[in-house]
Formats: sequence, structure tokens, C-alpha cells
Amino acid sequence: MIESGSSDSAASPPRRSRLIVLAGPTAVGKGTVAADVRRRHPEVWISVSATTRAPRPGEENGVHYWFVSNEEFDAMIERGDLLEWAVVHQAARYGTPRGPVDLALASGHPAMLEIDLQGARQVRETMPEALFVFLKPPSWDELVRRLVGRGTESEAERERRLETARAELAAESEFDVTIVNHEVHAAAEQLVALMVGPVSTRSD
Ligand SMILES: Nc1ncnc2c1ncn2[C@@H]1O[C@H](COP(=O)(O)OP(=O)(O)OP(=O)(O)O)[C@@H](O)[C@H]1O
Ligand SMILES: Nc1nc2c(ncn2[C@@H]2O[C@H](COP(=O)(O)O)[C@@H](O)[C@H]2O)c(=O)[nH]1
Repeated sequence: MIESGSSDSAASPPRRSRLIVLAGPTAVGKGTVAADVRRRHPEVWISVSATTRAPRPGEENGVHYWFVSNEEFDAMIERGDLLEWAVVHQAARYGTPRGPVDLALASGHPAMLEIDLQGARQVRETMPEALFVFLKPPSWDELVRRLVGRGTESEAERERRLETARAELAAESEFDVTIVNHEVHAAAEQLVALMVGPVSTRSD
């Protein structure tokens, strides 16, 4: 289900943009929906973030994240390589490499960042033309079920993430559009519908 957020009236269709910033609470399904977009819409470029957290089983460097040391992350900040960055869930640092985003946009591709609320707020400051999309769970209980079901965090880490999730859910009205993630493919298609297609390179 798609709902217009604060900047679009319920009567008008949501604005579209070549740059989509997708955020939402832990385990709502951001990564799963982004993977569905990647599979079915290769024309959409999806940013690969840098993080200081350790890889989960099955995660690949350069595919899911760029897994870097604290020192490497410091150097990226120092050089101005990051479009935004934040400490997420009081645990690790995550950031969006700036160069690839600029390249994707310059080449006319629709582009998507999947980042947390703090990062979305930073991008809002520097790239207000982006469309900010909030992915929302069908209910709090379903969010908890998804987090527990994923089975990738300890009990303590799950508690930390749910604490952040409460604050993130309260920030929904800051976003342009809300998509409720009832079903992955439907949510992915709603997201893609908000993107402006690739710029045609044909001369006719
Ligand atoms: N629509 C859905 N229905 C049922 N399960 C879902 C749905 N979307 C995602 N999931 C499941 O929920 C769990 C969390 O999804 P995912 O890891 O994509 O969340 P996330 O928002 O990227 O989390 P985080 O912010 O913690 O990285 C996964 O096990 C995924 O398979
Ligand atoms: N501010 C940013 N947040 C990011 C970025 N990449 C991912 N994230 C967010 O981190 C959490 C946790 O992710 P996980 O993979 O450890 O479960 C999640 O909310 C992501 O959206 C980024 O580049 N900047």
C-alpha cells in the first residue's frame, strides 16, 4: 500500500525523482525490497554503502556493503568521500560513497540509497531534489517477527535495534511518501513507480 507523505496531498500523485532515498526501521524489509528491485530492474542503480560492521554469513564485500576498518572509515570521512554517514543502532558506522552516486546520476540512471533516518536527514540538506520514501511495517508485531525471524542479531542487539525503530517510526511524517511493506514484490514495484526512467541517449 502506498500512502502520500507530508509533501504530497492525498489528491495528487506523489512526485517522482531520479534519486530515491529509502529508509525505515530495522527489519522492515529495506534490503529485501532493494534486492527485488536489483533483480527485476537492472536499470536502477543501487548504492553500496561502506560500513564498519562485520559481514553476516553470505554477505559479500562490494555487493552488500564495502566492509572497512575504523581507520579506513575515518580516512573516507577525512577525504570527503562520503555523501552522508552515521553511527547506526549505537553499534557501527555506515556511509554512502559520494563518487558512485554522482556518476550514476550524471549518466542518467535512476538511483537509490538505502540508508537510516540520520543519513536521510543529511541527504535532505544536500540533495533536496531527491524523493524520500519511508518503508513501513504492516504492524509493530510483524516488525518484531521479521527481526527475530531473520536470526542475525543477538537478543541485546535486537533490543537496541527495536529502540531505534520506535524513534524511526515516529519520523514517518518527514518523508515524501510511505510504502507499507505487506509483500516484497508489490513494495518494490511501488518504489520503482516513483522513479524517473533512464535518460534516453537516442538522438531521434
Ligand atoms: N514483505 C515481507 N513479508 C514477510 N517477510 C519479509 C518481508 N520483507 C522482508 N521480510 C523479511 O524480513 C526480514 C528483514 O528484512 P531485511 O533484512 O530486508 O530488513 P532491513 O529493513 O533491510 O533491515 P535492517 O535495517 O536491519 O538491515 C528478512 O528475514 C526478510 O526476508
Ligand atoms: N546512514 C546510513 N545508514 C545506512 C547506510 N547503509 C545502511 N544503512 C542503514 O544501517 C542500518 C543497519 O543495517 P544492517 O545491514 O546492519 O542491518 C539499516 O537501517 C540501513 O538502512 C548508509 O550508507 N548510511
